[in-house]
Amino acid sequence: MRVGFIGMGNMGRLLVTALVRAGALRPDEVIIHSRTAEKRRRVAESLPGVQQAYSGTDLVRRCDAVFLCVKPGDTGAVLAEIAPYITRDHLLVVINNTVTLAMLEERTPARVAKVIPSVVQTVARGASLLIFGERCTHGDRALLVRLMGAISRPHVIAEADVRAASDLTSCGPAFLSCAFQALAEAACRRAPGLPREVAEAMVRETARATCELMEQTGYSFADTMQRVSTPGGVTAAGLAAMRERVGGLWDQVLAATAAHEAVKREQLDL
Ligand SMILES: NC(=O)C1=CN([C@@H]2O[C@H](COP(=O)(O)OP(=O)(O)OC[C@H]3O[C@@H](n4cnc5c(N)ncnc54)[C@H](OP(=O)(O)O)[C@@H]3O)[C@@H](O)[C@H]2O)C=CC1
Ligand SMILES: O=C(O)[C@@H]1CCC=N1
Repeated sequence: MRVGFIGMGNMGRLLVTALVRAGALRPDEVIIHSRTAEKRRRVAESLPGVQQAYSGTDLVRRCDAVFLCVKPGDTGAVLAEIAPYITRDHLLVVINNTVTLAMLEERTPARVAKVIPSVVQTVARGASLLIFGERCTHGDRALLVRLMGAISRPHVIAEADVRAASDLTSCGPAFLSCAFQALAEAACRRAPGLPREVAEAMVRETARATCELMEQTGYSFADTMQRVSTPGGVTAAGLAAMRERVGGLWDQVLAATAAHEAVKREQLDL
């Protein structure tokens, strides 16, 4: 089995590094290509045994499975290069939601799938999303579940649900960081003696411990809010202020990502 990765930017580099470090792929099973030679060279040097391909077509000819780790807008150019060399013996994996499985199935005879990773897989944690096209075999499904299972908790979902689910898992680290940062900043405005980095560390520690508490006890979000809210206490007052805004806020955030994705999909040169 040879697995190729085209695009050694943030996500391509992260996936290759995490999969090899987790032992999910042996270095000699991995072939990488990126537009800028220096980038693929740097990744290959950091992972001895990983091979470089000197073009997309070189990679496709040498691989059984190919991950397209380029931005949606670059997918057209990559496909224009590699599509003539893709056969039904290839598993083609896209890692964004803008490019649909139907687009790939129309343009290639490959078995196609979608894997939505997350930056938290840098530390081999967090959720990933898996979506399988109809041509995928049991072997393809098992392969992707095994690979992503080594560095994340994979969730197999329907393509129609990916945008919203990926707001939770792949945009999620950014959205949560934005909310956490705002919480720490609000505390610093009220407590001038509290250094910003201390406030941010307090939020991080509390977030990590809250998740661990829920994992270990089985508490839901509602249970956790109830446990913290002493009747007549301050948490309930704070939650009442939050509830006025927070539901609508997240609806707006998810509407914004969906609208942006729809525009980008229209603009795809595929
Ligand atoms: N960032 C995140 O947290 C997540 C990102 N994704 C998805 O991952 C994908 C990649 O994102 P990200 O890694 O952040 O983007 P980057 O811009 O960091 O990386 C994209 C890479 O694609 C390479 N590339 C572009 N065109 C070609 C080509 N024709 N041939 C070979 N390589 C090419 C570029 O190569 P070079 O630099 O060598 O010129 C670049 O390094 C996107 O589709 C994104 O939606 C999915 C989940 C989470
Ligand atoms: O911001 C983006 O478009 C990518 C996809 C999900 C996370 N990062």
